[in-house]
Amino acid sequence: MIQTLTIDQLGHRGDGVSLSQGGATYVPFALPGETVEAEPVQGHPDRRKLLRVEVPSPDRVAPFCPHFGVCGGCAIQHLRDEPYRTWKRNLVIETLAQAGIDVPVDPLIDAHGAGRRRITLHARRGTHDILKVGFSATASHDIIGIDHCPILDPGLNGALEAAWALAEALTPVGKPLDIQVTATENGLDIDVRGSGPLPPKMITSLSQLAEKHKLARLTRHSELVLLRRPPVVAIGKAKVTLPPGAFLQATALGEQTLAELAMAKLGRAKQVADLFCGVGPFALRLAEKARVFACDSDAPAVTALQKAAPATSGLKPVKAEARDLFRRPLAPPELRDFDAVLFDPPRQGAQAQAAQLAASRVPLVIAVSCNATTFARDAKLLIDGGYKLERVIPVDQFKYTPHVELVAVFRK
Ligand SMILES: C[S@@+](CC[C@H](N)C(=O)[O-])C[C@H]1O[C@@H](n2cnc3c(N)ncnc32)[C@H](O)[C@@H]1O
Repeated sequence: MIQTLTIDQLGHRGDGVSLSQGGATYVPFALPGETVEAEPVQGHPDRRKLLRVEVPSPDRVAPFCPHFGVCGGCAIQHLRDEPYRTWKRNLVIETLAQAGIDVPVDPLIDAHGAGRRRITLHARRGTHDILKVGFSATASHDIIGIDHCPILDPGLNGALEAAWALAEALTPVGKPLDIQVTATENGLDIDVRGSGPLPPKMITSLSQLAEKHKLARLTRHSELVLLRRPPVVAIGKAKVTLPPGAFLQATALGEQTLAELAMAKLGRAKQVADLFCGVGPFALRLAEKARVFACDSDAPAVTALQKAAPATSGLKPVKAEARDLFRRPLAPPELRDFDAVLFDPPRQGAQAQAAQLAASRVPLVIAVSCNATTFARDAKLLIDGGYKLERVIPVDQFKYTPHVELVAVFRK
């Protein structure tokens, strides 16, 4: 049954929310103030599919991507920039308020820059054996085949063509693939996952494709297929050769913005711990001023950092350790000598490490987070341990999505 709904607010995922039915009804791609026609979605009693915007919002703009609305990569291209920025900042404010945390939240910093430099594409053969390579569809596991994505860094030029060619070669094996592509200084670095064991003939075909598409490197489940040139990224003054599938902040400007904010807050700290350090976007910049101890559970990332630091002139010593900080967080005696600690965990947050920090005497803690909910949980641990949360700065590197990063400053 088609319904007419008025939209009251924008939800946490960028969906329009109508409160007119007694509870919340979610209408993706509708905006506050709009009157829309929508129909039920099978299996989702609180969702509706937008059919027609009867009375549009003055804040509605035309999406710039032809795949928008079908491809699940972006949730919100149809809103003017200013209300978009307010909505995104409010995501942080509301999450902190719900957790009972009262703190000044700065204006949102736009860190989209030249665009995404790292993507994971999915590939599968569907009905009638038709191959699709692209991102997952909105709210489903279907794949939306794409040949162009306007939010990518120019360093990813050729990524989609290469992914289609690799998928074309591999999908006769019959399994869905994840194809992670990273832009590096020496070209595209691609890691393919999901293909299972491959016959030697297939490995030869993949090498030929890597040559043809001038990839820097092609790996399969992190195992080398072909290395043409080392996949190197610049981090501050350092050059880091990425391990296959390594974590990297989504945009170059995002990484630089988060690192510069952290550096500015760290001030004159001389001994700094960088926890959840990855390949070292913070450690390698911090080492220009301070002695750094860095930790991450990803051993190849730690090795990459260990190689890059001494090869960079002018850096103070960086000591790095592969360590699981969920199971074995740094305890107060290990934290004793640091003037400051920075932590930048995955989406699950850093609960165990935050509990140990709360019991420590480290005078300055900088948290970088990609998940406001787990950040709020960890922040409460620090606050209950005597830290004052001074400021939260939201950073938007996943533009057009509901994801938001933040940098937070705690002092004891
Ligand atoms: C959001 S990334 C940040 C990495 C790095 N700071 C950066 O900006 O590129 C989170 C990091 O946490 C690491 N990680 C995930 N689980 C971990 C654990 N249990 N212990 C230590 N590190 C972990 C990942 O390997 C990843 O490098």
